[in-house]
Amino acid sequence: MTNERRVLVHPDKSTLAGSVAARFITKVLDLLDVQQTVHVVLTGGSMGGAVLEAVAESPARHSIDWSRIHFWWGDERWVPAGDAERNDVQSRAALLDALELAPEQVHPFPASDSGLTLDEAADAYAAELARHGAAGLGYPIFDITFLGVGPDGHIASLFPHRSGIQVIDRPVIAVRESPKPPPERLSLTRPVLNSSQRIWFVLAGADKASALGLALAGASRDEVPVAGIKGRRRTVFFIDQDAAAEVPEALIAREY
Ligand SMILES: O=C(O)[C@H](O)[C@@H](O)[C@H](O)[C@H](O)COP(=O)(O)O
Repeated sequence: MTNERRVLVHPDKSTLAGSVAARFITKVLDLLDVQQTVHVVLTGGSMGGAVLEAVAESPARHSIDWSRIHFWWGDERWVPAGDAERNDVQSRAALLDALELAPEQVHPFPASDSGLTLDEAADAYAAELARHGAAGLGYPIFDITFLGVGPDGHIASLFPHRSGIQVIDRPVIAVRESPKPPPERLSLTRPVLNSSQRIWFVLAGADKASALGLALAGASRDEVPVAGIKGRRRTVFFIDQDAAAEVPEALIAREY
């Protein structure tokens, strides 16, 4: 198995969502054969939700013992609990509500009406990660980490030319004055994301083509944060044709 980045191109968004959902179900089943618990990091954004909806619609999802899966998020918008802007609310509506999960399996970031300040919320999520931490680490080993990519190359809430992508001394940061609304957010940091066994980027649309092309051509993580993210075993970019416009042809594998 190589740890090279792979780019898998699909004809359109709906084929992309369906294909990633099918791979996710297969991978989770494989993992559950060899380990007791699977930790998954979910993402906000349009394709993150589309993949979860496709999982929900797949009959194959009934073959998974969901009681052995833990769900985390890569970032969260600092808005009240239940707000439709929250990534966890979107993920629950798309899939989690259909799975009858125990509360201990679902690890949302604190909400802005939790009584915590933004900094306290970052610390609280770090403590939650530590409660489930792998030996010697302050966080679990994530088996599959989904990430969307913004048109500026941001991932989670780590934005270009901001300090967040450089932070390596904490697992979680408070983000203020985010270029993408809402301005206040919480985000996992690069070392935590990069400790994931598999990073699965899912992105679609022509507005993502330039950032993706830059990242794969060797731009810096400061310029395009996605360039700084790599899983331990696998890093796959699941993309549509439109997002592939500036990817070097040699890196592309077509899924059709
Ligand atoms: O809170 C958020 O907004 C996200 O977590 C963010 O990192 C998102 O994944 C990308 O911006 C891609 O979003 P789209 O897929 O909607 O373009």
